[in-house]
Amino acid sequence: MNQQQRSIIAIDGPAGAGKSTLAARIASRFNLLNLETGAMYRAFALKAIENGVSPEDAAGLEALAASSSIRLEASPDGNRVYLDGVEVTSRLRDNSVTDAASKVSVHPAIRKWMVRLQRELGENGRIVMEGRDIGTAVFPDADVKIFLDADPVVRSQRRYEQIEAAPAAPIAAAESVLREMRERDQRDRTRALSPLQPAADAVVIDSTSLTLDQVIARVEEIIRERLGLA
Ligand SMILES: Nc1ncnc2c1ncn2[C@@H]1O[C@H](COP(=O)(O)OP(=O)(O)O)[C@@H](O)[C@H]1O
Ligand SMILES: Nc1ccn([C@@H]2O[C@H](COP(=O)(O)OP(=O)(O)O)[C@@H](O)[C@H]2O)c(=O)n1
Repeated sequence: MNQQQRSIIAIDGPAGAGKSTLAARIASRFNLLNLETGAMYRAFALKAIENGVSPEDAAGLEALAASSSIRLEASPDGNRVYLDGVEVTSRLRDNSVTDAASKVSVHPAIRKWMVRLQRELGENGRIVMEGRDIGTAVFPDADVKIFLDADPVVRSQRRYEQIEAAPAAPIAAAESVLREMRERDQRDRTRALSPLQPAADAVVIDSTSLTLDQVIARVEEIIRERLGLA
């Protein structure tokens, strides 16, 4: 691949489909910058929690956004996330943050602000950007668009196992992981601005019965074809 060429790979899909894992592997394979947009919504949700702003309070959130700075920095073990200059990476997967991120991301003003930030981050780069609306709203002209999906029960089982495997794993019940994931899916799919759906020109991959390695191989092949690699 030409090192100077702008290359944008968009990976979208619902929670637990495998987007982050796929994006990290693709970024490392093709030497691209990996940008996780969910981490940005999570950082803003953390700020709302810390400032006592309800995730339902659209005007309060908009005012908070105006005085917030969110920055992603790539590192070998994933993105480091800075909120107002302070690293908050290790706090972003708390259950309260997960729930609030899903709620704050419904508001159109917050989405417009995030989309602007995400475009600035990726505009001239060689990037993999992963989220819910990258191919439809952030970079509708992305070079490759992947929409990664899977059955909700399988996605929630994957998320449950991921939580269990984490060091200092919080106590989680499989049923509550499934219930919360369904609620977040519903919010993602029914919000007014950029509801979760594949872009018309996205390649949709259902990973329900594919291994991670099969998904990665398929996406590598698509990238090689589209970007002219042998
Ligand atoms: N095709 C797959 N088969 C089995 N497990 C998978 C597959 N894809 C991802 N996983 C696992 O599922 C979990 C959730 O994946 P993740 O990449 O965090 O999803 P997302 O970013 O879409 O929320 C991770 O533990 C990951 O290793
Ligand atoms: N581009 C994006 C990325 C995330 N989000 C929201 O931000 C929340 C956190 O995203 P995430 O990708 O970190 O969540 P998981 O899929 O990893 O559980 C999700 O519940 C989405 O609703 C969004 O609205 N748009």
